[in-house]
Parts: sequence; structure tokens; C-alpha cells
Amino acid sequence: MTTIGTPLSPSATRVLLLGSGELGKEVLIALQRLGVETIAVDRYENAPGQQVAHHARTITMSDPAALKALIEAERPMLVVPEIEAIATPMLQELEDAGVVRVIPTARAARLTMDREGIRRLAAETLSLPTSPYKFCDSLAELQAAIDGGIGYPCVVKPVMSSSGKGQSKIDGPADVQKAWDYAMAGGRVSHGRVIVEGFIDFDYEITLLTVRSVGADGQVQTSFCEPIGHLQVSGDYVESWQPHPMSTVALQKAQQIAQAVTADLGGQGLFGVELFVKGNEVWFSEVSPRPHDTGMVTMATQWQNEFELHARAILGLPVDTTLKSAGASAVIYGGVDAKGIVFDGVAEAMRVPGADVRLFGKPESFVKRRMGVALVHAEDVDTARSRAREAAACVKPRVAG
Ligand SMILES: Nc1ncnc2c1ncn2[C@@H]1O[C@H](COP(=O)(O)OP(=O)(O)OP(=O)(O)O)[C@@H](O)[C@H]1O
Ligand SMILES: NCC(=O)N[C@@H]1O[C@H](COP(=O)([O-])[O-])[C@@H](O)[C@H]1O
Ligand SMILES: [Mg+2]
Repeated sequence: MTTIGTPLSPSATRVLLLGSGELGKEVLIALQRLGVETIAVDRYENAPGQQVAHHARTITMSDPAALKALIEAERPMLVVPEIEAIATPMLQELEDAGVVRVIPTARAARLTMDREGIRRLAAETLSLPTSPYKFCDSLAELQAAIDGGIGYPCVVKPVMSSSGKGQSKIDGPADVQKAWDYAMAGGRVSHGRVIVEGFIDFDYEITLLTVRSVGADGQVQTSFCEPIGHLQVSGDYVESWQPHPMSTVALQKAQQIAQAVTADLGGQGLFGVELFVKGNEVWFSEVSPRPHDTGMVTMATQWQNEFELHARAILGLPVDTTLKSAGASAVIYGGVDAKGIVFDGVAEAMRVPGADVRLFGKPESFVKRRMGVALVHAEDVDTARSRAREAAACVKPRVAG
């Protein structure tokens, strides 16, 4: 049974988010609406989620001692990882000792922070179809892996990175050194190890949002959202839309893969299962045990968006994954390197039929930092996509003054 207390009182239901970017901000808003007391943690001050939570804390989340001290001081009912770069072995230790419950589980957070953990689980333990891959610790090993069977083209990624950081495609021998150097500069937390994957020439890629929530019988059940199609540039998402049409066979395979990987990771919450599709063939790519950036589109398309679904599922509340309307999202990048920037053109963006805009409130902009998103609902996905692009293009970030 789920009981929720009163925030800022001894009965409060307290939830701590590790990472408070744009995705965490929306989870925090969803939790606030349910009367949960929230603690937003990030590596820098005034992170988006810190601006809406009851409490804000700034620590180095990859530092096990700092993480332990914070969790022991706050004693939240739930710890909700929002990014990969966290000292997950410490989360495991605290969960094992019964100090906290980690969402969905400490093991899921640990396995997915490192591409090696989740890839070996999916391909070797669960026998799910994936691209061919090898892990390498040096340029020489990378070259040997490519020559030994991965071949060209292939994709190199630091084992710990996200949003395409440090990732590049290798088309031939001349690109190998460059890709290695780029991966070394772009990895988070631990440097020196990469995954090289054979390039999958897919027709399209989707995120299958998958929710593990508690049913009326008290058992964990799995539900799926409609597939989200998306477009990635340099490994980072620029556009997403829902629903993405799929053949019955491909959708069934996608759901089977998502079911298998989320059941193994366990716990309660929403997962973003990333899949490549060619005809009726489906490959598992990776999974986020938390809301997914491409899933921001659900703020325009679902009765309960992915953040509300996560908040409800982790609290043991029922969920509804049904679609409300077709829709699309398009990313608004910073375009400039500056602090305290301003955004022109928001009204123009909102005049595009069916459009809405979210500005995340990040204190510092970078040329390629995601600062906002345009959301559109429309009669069909094609219309929604072009309107979302149009709305996003109306918003013009610039240096203040
Ligand atoms: N083996 C591959 N074959 C073809 N395309 C790939 C392959 N691996 C990655 N990509 C492309 O690069 C994108 C980003 O890859 P991936 O999801 O592994 O990176 P990421 O840094 O974890 O991104 P995010 O954190 O945004 O999910 C994929 O969505 C896909 O478009
Ligand atoms: N693909 C993962 C992803 O989109 N994560 C989202 O980006 C934030 C970090 O943004 P930043 O790098 O601009 O600080 C994270 O906190 C999370 O909300
Ligand atoms: Mg990805």
C-alpha cells in the first residue's frame, strides 16, 4: 500500500534525485504534484531541478564518500538516479545495508552507467540481438578489434558517457586515431576504455518506454508506451516523435526485448529501451533505467508523460501509458558559450499551431548544450515533426544585454 505524507513535516515522503537536469526537473515537478518532499542533487548550483525542489544540494556525485555522507544525512525513502555518472558501487553498498532503496535498483544503476555492464548482460546473459562489439583499452586494441572482425564502418564510444559525448563513427583506417583521441577527451568519470560496435544500417531507431509498476494484485507488471521515433546527430538526440509506425512483428520483437532487459534489471520505474530496426529485424542498443531525453515528446502526446509515469511507478501507484495525440519534440541548443543567456522568439514559437516550449533554466549555455525543447501535438506525426522544427527554430538564444 502506498502512503504519502506531508512535505516538510515528520510524516513527509522524501525522494532524493541524483542528477537534476531537464529530465529530473520534470520528475521533481511530478513528485511535487503528488505531495512528495523532494531533494535535488547535482554537480553544479542552480541546476534545473534544483530550482523546483524543496531542497537543493550540490556535490560530486561520482565521489563515493560525498555520496554516502549526503544519503546518510538526508535519509530519503527513495534515491532516484537521473544521470549515469554516479558512484553506483556506493549506492549498491547503501542499498545492501538497508540504508536506502535505489530506483529501479542499485544493480540497474551500476550496470547501465557502464556500457560494458549493460551490453554484456543483454548480449551474453540474455542473448538479445545487438551490434557486434569489443571493449578496448588502447589504440592498438581498438585497431586489432576492427581488423579482427568488427570491420568498417563502426562506432567508438567511451564506456562511460552519454548524449553522444566522445562518440564517433569510423569509416576507414584513417579515422581510427581521431576516434580514439575523441573518446579519450569525451568520457566521464573513468577514462581509457571504449566500446567499438559494428555499425547497424537501420531503417529507423526507437525508444520503447517501458514501465514496471505495481498492479492491483500487488505484483509488478510491465506496460509499454507507443514507440518513439527519433533522429540523432553526432550521438545526441535532436528530434523525436510518437507514435512511430512499426510492423506487428517488429513491435512484438521490440516489446519482447524490452520485457527481457527490464525484467532482469528489476525494481519499479520507467525505462527507455533504445532499439534499432531494419525491416522486421530489431537490435537492442542500450537502456536508461529512468526517463529518456527522446521521451520528452510525451509531455505533448500522453495522458501521463514519462516523468509522471516514473514518479507514479516508483511510489507504487498505478500508471496509464495511453497516447493522447500524435506529437513531436525538437531540441533547442544554446548556440553560444555564455552564462545567464536570454531567449528571443518564444512567443513566435508558441504561435506555431499545437506548439509549446520548455526552457530548462540551465545557468550556463554552451553551443551544443540542450537548453530547451519545442513540443507539438498534431493530427499526424509528419505535421508534428515539421511544426516542432519550426517552433524550435523560432527560439533564438543569445548573450544577455
Ligand atoms: N552500432 C551502431 N550502429 C549505428 N548507429 C549507432 C550505433 N551506436 C550508436 N549509434 C547512433 O548513435 C546514437 C547514440 O548512441 P548511444 O545511444 O549509444 O549513445 P549515448 O551517448 O548513450 O546517447 P544517450 O545518452 O543520448 O542515449 C544512437 O541513438 C544511434 O543513432
Ligand atoms: N541523454 C541523457 C540526458 O539527456 N540527460 C539529461 O541531461 C542532463 C545533463 O545535461 P547537461 O549535460 O547539459 O548538464 C541530465 O541531468 C539529464 O536531465
Ligand atoms: Mg542512447
